[in-house]
This record gives sequence, C-alpha cells and structure tokens, in this order.
Amino acid sequence: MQENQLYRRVLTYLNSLPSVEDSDYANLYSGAKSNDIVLALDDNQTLIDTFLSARLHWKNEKSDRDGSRALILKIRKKDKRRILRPYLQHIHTAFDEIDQRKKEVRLYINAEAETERNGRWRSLPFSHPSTIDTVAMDADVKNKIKSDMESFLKSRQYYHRLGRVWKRSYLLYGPSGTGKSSFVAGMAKFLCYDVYNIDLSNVTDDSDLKMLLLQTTSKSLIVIEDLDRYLAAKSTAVSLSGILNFMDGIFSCCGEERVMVFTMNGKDQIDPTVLRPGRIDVHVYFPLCDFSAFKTLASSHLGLKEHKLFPQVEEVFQTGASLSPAEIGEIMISNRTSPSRAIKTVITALQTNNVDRRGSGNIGQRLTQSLSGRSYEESGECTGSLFSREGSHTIKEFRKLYGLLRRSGRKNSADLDVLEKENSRHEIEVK
Ligand SMILES: Nc1ncnc2c1ncn2[C@@H]1O[C@H](COP(=O)(O)OP(=O)(O)OP(=O)(O)O)[C@@H](O)[C@H]1O
Ligand SMILES: [Mg+2]
Repeated sequence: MQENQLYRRVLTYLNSLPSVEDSDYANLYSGAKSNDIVLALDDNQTLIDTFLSARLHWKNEKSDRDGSRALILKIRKKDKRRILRPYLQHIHTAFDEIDQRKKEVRLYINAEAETERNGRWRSLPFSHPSTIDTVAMDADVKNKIKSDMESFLKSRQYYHRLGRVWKRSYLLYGPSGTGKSSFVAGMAKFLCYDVYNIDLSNVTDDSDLKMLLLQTTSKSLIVIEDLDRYLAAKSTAVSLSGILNFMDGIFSCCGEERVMVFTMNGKDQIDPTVLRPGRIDVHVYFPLCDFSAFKTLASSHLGLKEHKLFPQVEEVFQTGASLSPAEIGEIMISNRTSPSRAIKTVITALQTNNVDRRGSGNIGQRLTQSLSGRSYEESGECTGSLFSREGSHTIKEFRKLYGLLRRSGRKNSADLDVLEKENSRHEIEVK
C-alpha cells in the first residue's frame, strides 16, 4: 500500500538529467522561484542516461488499463552485473543532493477518494509566509518548542535504542486567530519537512485514513486541523478509534521520522482518551493577545519598539480586555501608514470588546460552556459563585479563576510534567 520510495527517487533523478530535454515530450512547470522552469518527463517517454561508460535506457510507462505508472530500465546484459547496484546507489546519492538543494517544502492535500492508483495525495509548493519567528508568542515557550524539535531531529539513535518509533506529536490549542495554523507552517519550515494536511471530510473511513498515512513519506509533518470540531460534530466518516489508531497504533508497523500536529480550539470537549498521557507528546496553549504579544505585533507590523500610547494600551489590557492576535494584526495592517491611529484603533477595539463582553455576559456563557464539559470536582461549586458575581468580575479575574481551576484539575491528572512560565498565559506541557 505504500508508495515505492525508489520510484519517487528515480523519477526526481531522471527529471534532473539534461537528457530529459532530448525526449520527444517533456512537461514544463514553473519552479519554486518565479523564474524557475522545471522539466518533467511525459508519460511513455524514453530517456538515455550513461554511467561508468554504460548506456541506460529508461521509459516512463503509464498503463492504459488502470493508470498505474512504472519506470522501466533497460541495460545491456554485459553491463548489468557490473553497474546495476552502483548505479542505483548513485541515484540515491544524487536524489539526496537534489532534495537538499531544492529545500522546497511541499504541501500535500488529500484529494477525494478515487479509483486512480497514483495515491490520494496532491501536492503543490508550500508557500505559506509564516515562520516560527513571525508568530507573536511567549519567547520562552517558542524556544522550548524549537529545542524540542531540534532534539527530535537528532534523536534517531536514541529512539531506536529505546525500541520506540522515531516520531513526535504536538497539540496546538487555543481560541481562533491566535496563530496555531501559522505556527504549523513555521514548524514545517523549521524542520524542512513536507506538510501532509489531512482533510477529514475527504476521508471515507478508518482504513482510508490508514491508507493516507501509509502514503506519507519520511521527513513529513502530518497535520489535522480543528480536530475538536470534527470529533464534536461527528462530521467525519472516521471513528474515534480510527483517529486513535492513526495517532499511535499504525506507527508501530511503519513510518518513521514523522511529526504530527493537531490543532483545536479547546480541549474541554475532547474525549479524554485522545489526550491521555503518551498519546500526544507536547501540548501548547495559544492564548489571546496580552500586552507583551501586542508589543511584538506593534514591532513587526508597525516598526514600533516604543510609543507614547503604549502605557494606555497596557492599562486596557490590565482591565482584562483582549482580542486575538489576528484581530489586532488586522487593525495594524489597515492602519500601517499611521502608527498612532493604529494604536488608538486597537485601544478602542479592546475597550469596545471588553464592554460588549461584560454587557452581554458572553464571557459567562463561554465559561459555562467550558466548565460544563468538566467533571463536577474540577468545576466544583465555583461555577455558581462565578456567575452570581458575573457583573463585578473583570474578564481577567474570570480567567485567573478559570486558570486556577484548570491548574487544580491538572494536578489530579496523574503524571504530566507541566512546564509553565510564571505570569505567562502561554503554556506548554511535555508528556
Ligand atoms: N500570534 C500571532 N502572531 C502573529 N500573527 C498572528 C498570530 N495569531 C494570528 N496571527 C495572524 O492572524 C491570521 C490568522 O491566524 P491563524 O490562522 O494562524 O490562527 P488560528 O489560531 O489557526 O485560528 P483558527 O483556530 O481559527 O484556525 C494569520 O494571518 C496570522 O498571521
Ligand atoms: Mg487554524
């Protein structure tokens, strides 16, 4: 069921040869850079290569019957023994060099199920502009994730010595517009891994999901976005056990050097089996904007390190007001010609949002929703007192209280090693 890696390697190698230009038909594509032109051998075309003074004849064959593809190599009998193995080794080395040189991360998307035998993934150059550095978040958390990924990249021997599959998984969760998807893009670039983005609505059943996983290559980042939405709405043909197998089971039989990333808005409504220790290695919380994140955005979006209105912004944040980095970033982009106007608009938006939330009791509703998904012991009697005092609480107070509840709940949750920075609402848990 797996794609033959040698096929991909040979095809890349053949397309890199100057003699591809001598074939009767070659396809022309634009490459990663705007003025790049890439040649690719067309179906049923032939190409000649030479190696250690032997002539090698290749054909890119496509079957009319079922659309399957094969690369056919013809070598003279007298050369076969002498050159076949070194030639294949030469292709491996050449492929690694090409791959290293191209350094172009690709994005794979699972197409709708179809009968074609060329696999379900369709790919295109991954051109997402975000890097880890462009995402405004707590510097400490960012560095922890970077060093976690760095140590993963160097740990092949370590994992093997332990008898474990060399893979790592991350959960990024938090409100909408806080940078989770942007961070995934940054992770892919940091790792230089291709991205396989699984659209669960295009997966027909559990075995289809397995098949998709089997067709990913090593050095890849496999992403499922908004997992909570799919699980809650049961809007996918994949079962919970299919997802759980996907997360861990299948890796024990195949596939290495993989990083998996799941994103969701909240963990509260998620079946605890998905989050049990050992299943997803690192949990990272993406919070709404605080003053420190605001300053990072002001620096990147408006080129401001300091501004006379900053103390006023800090004051508004201290009242508990907040917006997502996406919302604040948007205001800054549309007012980028006048930094003062941008900051004033941010202040007004924060204040308006704060008043709206307090007035409409939205925060109360949101907390009810969050807390109702928890056990009585975790939310406890505080739920009642929270809402009886709703009018007098600021959002920050609610959050503080909510934070305490979350922490006390976590203490009960066995052996999690929680790495949390004091005074920071970004958090990372490494299991
Ligand atoms: N922390 C951040 N730093 C810089 N830009 C951000 C940040 N968060 C969001 N943005 C900007 O806001 C936009 C939306 O962000 P993104 O899609 O990453 O959010 P998300 O957390 O994945 O949201 P959702 O939960 O709705 O999928 C992007 O253009 C991104 O550049
Ligand atoms: Mg997203």
